[in-house]
Amino acid sequence: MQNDDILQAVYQVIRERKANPSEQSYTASLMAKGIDKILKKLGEEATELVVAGKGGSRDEIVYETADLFFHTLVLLGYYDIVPDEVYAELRRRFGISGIAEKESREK
Ligand SMILES: N=c1c2ncn([C@@H]3O[C@H](COP(=O)(O)OP(=O)(O)OP(=O)(O)O)[C@@H](O)[C@H]3O)c2ncn1[C@@H]1O[C@H](COP(=O)(O)O)[C@@H](O)[C@H]1O
Repeated sequence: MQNDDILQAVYQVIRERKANPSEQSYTASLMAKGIDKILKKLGEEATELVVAGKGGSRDEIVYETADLFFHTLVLLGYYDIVPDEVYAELRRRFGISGIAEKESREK
């Protein structure tokens, strides 16, 4: 499985939990609490990554990044935004910066 495939796979589970909520599902319970709770969790996870990034171990940084990725996917799922839209935006920027770097090298 490629790296972006795992994001895609987790995203599909998030969409499935949103469509068919079950009591045991963390994702479903978070979705059910609404956008303010999702944003609060996202803020907390971002802060936890900031704390890990300031002196935490490599493992802690990896763990907190995974939490942040997951909660970011929940936000996207809430708004039915597919990860491909984010990838497309990154590809667009990569193309633009590639051209900018080429131009600056040619000067
Ligand atoms: N990747 C994740 C994932 N990352 C983090 N988390 C949960 O996110 C929560 C964040 O940690 P916290 O300590 O802040 O959580 P908490 O104190 O329980 O949360 P609050 O009470 O503050 O809301 C934990 O409960 C984690 O279990 C995740 N929950 C689910 N997934 C994926 O989503 C799939 C579906 O999970 P369910 O929706 O639970 O079926 C799983 O198979 C995983 O692939």
